[in-house]
Amino acid sequence: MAGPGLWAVVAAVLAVAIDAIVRRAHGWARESSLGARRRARLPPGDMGWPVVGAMWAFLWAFKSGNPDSFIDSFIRRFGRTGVYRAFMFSSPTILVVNPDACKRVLMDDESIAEGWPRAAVELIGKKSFLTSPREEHRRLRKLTAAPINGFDALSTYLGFIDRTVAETLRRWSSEAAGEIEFLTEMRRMTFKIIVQIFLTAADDATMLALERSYTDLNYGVRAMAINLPGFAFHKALKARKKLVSVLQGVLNERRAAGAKGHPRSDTDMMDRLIEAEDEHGRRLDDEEIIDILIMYLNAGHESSAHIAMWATLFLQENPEMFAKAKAEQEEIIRSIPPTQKGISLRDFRKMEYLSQVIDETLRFVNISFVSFREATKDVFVNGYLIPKGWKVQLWYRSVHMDPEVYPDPKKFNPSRWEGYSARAGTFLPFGLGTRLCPGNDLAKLEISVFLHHFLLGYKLTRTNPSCRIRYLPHPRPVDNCLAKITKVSDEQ
Ligand code: HEM
Repeated sequence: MAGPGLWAVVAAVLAVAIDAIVRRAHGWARESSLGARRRARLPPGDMGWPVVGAMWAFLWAFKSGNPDSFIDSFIRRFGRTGVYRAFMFSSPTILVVNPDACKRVLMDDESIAEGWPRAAVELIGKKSFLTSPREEHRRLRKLTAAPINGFDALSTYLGFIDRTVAETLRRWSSEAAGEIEFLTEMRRMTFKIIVQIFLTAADDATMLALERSYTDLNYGVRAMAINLPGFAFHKALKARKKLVSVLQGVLNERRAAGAKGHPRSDTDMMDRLIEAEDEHGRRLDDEEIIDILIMYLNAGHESSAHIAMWATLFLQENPEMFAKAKAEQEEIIRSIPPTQKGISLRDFRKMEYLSQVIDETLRFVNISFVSFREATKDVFVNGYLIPKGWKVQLWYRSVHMDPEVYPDPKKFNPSRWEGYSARAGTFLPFGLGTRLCPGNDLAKLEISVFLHHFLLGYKLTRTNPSCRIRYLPHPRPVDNCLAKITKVSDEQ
């Protein structure tokens, strides 16, 4: 009679055999239509099991606190080819993980279009930039990016950002505030700024309701599109409904005021979108305007808040960096002529070390760790085929954590940016090409203004300094950085 040991061996062999058969069958089902010649040119990798593909490995890596282990496992198994194939978010997908390959894909608008997963498209909106055709994207981008970027636009917003930051820090450090969730509060602050730019003033209750809905929305954006109670996507769809209804209310008021001939004195982004006409005189409908606003209000506060929080933490945890950054701020304050009122955009451009701290935070934290595209034609990258119709994921995180690009990548080291200008494709916190983040300068300005005030007058004491980090949807301490903000000196 066979003992339990033998049965265990038989079961293990069977499991391995079944696993191999299922993987092969799934690979065949997904790839056979390419034909033998094209299949032979695919990058290394496999389709894994049906339905889940590489999703379990991806989620496991991110949820177990070692996000880099996901792409590392491809490099270990298949070598440093820079591109791999996998099955993710229900689609055959090419993972692009090194600088040259990322640059090649990001600059090729002829063969590569955007290709966000279904969850993101449904939540951010089918009429936002996420799916708009190339020409429409170019037109709407031009219309919406100009008013938030460039010297003149940023100068207009600087005063409001500066006042908001100064007032917020005073409030956080008051006796009454006590301990705060630093990240949650930071999100509220960056949200207030982006709402001001896009919708002018909204009352506090509207703002709070909108911001809360965004938190739920974001959990769904990078999740699987499973619309069942208990799943992130289900909750996120409800949040989107709320956002649509609030924005529709504001839009109705604007249209009604316009119809009565009451033009508004301050033009904001909503007014601009209402007025916009294409070359055939066509205007945007409500759905388009709302989807564009949902996208901008989301993109415009979430990442900036996380980066501002992490930069503050890194500075606070590294006293020598803090001292160096503070000395630079004091020097700049001393150099401001007495006739100048407040700090100017030119002063921010002089903050070299602070800029290095922010760049290193962007590299190290990888708030947008991956971006999504789709091949519209067969295209070759690093000598491998990306077949037409396949999804493409650009792994910005892997580029920033590549030891061949950034020596000792897991060390937070702002000085690595001193006198260094990154080769194209090696620094992608804001992406590259036609989809480059249109809010990059605004984000850096907001973060700089915050750090400027913080360095000059405050300190942060965390309640749980070694709190665990959660990496999805964005890296953050699980306690949302519970902390006390204390005023240590009057700003100069
Ligand atoms: C630290 C802050 C920020 C980071 C790290 C960041 C990162 C990014 C990245 C990586 C992309 C490109 C995604 C791709 O490759 O497809 C992007 C796109 C975008 N970002 Fe940002 N962003 C930040 C702040 C902002 C702000 C403040 C705004 C708005 C004012 C904004 C609005 C957008 C929009 C609308 C897009 C889509 C652009 C398009 O598809 O044409 N972002 N962002």
